[in-house]
Amino acid sequence: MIISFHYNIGNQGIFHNSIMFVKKALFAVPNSKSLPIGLVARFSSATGDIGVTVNDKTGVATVKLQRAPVNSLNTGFLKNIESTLDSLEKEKARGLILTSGLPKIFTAGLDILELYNCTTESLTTFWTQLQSTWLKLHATSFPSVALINGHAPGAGCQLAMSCEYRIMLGPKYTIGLNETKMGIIAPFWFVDTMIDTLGPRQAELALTSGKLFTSSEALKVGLIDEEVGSEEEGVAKAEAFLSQYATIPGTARKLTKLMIREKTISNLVKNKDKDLKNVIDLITSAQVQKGLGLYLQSLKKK
Ligand SMILES: CCCCC/C=C\C/C=C\CC/C=C/CC(=O)SCCNC(=O)CCNC(=O)[C@H](O)C(C)(C)COP(=O)(O)OP(=O)(O)OC[C@H]1O[C@@H](n2cnc3c(N)ncnc32)[C@H](O)[C@@H]1OP(=O)(O)O
Repeated sequence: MIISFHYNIGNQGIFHNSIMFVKKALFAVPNSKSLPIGLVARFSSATGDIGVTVNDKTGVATVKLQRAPVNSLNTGFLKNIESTLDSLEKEKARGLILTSGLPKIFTAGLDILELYNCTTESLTTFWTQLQSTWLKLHATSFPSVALINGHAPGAGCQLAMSCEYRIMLGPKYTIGLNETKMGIIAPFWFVDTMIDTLGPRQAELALTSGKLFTSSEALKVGLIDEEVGSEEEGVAKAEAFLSQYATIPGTARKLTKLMIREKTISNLVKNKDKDLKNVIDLITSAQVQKGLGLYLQSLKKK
């Protein structure tokens, strides 16, 4: 039995409400004992750009990014992702599957419209939100899987690398930090995350060339953990990965994860202002603005 309804993700507890709703629904249905175990409740954000499905049996939340046309990350969308993560923490989710509800695109990375023709003020708001959302995702208490069911350039790759396990749908899509191709530089915490994922040698090769890897190339260098042929297979693999944690004490798991990620996390926490200054200096320069304008035009001309 699947129960679907819309709900505003905000400060209210989505799990509590889902479970209350599911319980009410159960009691409303005659012969409820014969219902299959593992009810599923669905929610979407107020703006509809994020869909959340919670499996009531496993406690695993599937978060679908669905900001058409390409899931580009602007301030509002990043804020909604952060609120969703906050709700999942509050309600003690047992796992996260981060994926896309759009065809062909996991996320197109940062919304270039937030960088092009921006003011120092708007860029500050945007970048501060990006830092904050990333820190939440990188340090979740619950285990996380990115189910990369479409292209994942730039910050799309960064979001995926921050999950603990990456499963990518092959063979058509690409993933990578492509900043140098656009004439810009990946921020140090993107670089740190890529080094953590690939090791320094492969990270240097990937970052300097702005390489976008196919799924099979990504598998070879360790940018993804598994390549699948269908979304169904991806979901099954993601659930299997998360299910191994059902018997591992949560605090031990979380502290171990944080110990391993601590250096990268604290590098950003300690240097947030410096990072912001770097971004403002680079992005507002006339040369980079010109490059971003041409890049946007090339995307629109296609
Ligand atoms: C000295 C020390 C210095 C230290 C340096 C410090 C700081 C560095 C500062 C800043 C770092 C900035 C980091 C950026 C990371 C990023 O994420 S940059 C973005 C990377 N993403 C991309 O390059 C993706 C570009 N898009 C595509 O390749 C394709 O669109 C796609 C995703 C593969 C999808 O292709 P498809 O054919 O399906 O769709 P379209 O191309 O037709 O696109 C549809 C529509 O969407 C628009 N669009 C696409 N991507 C973006 C985007 N990222 N932002 C905004 N808009 C986007 C596209 O223009 C189309 O628009 P329409 O024509 O108006 O419909």
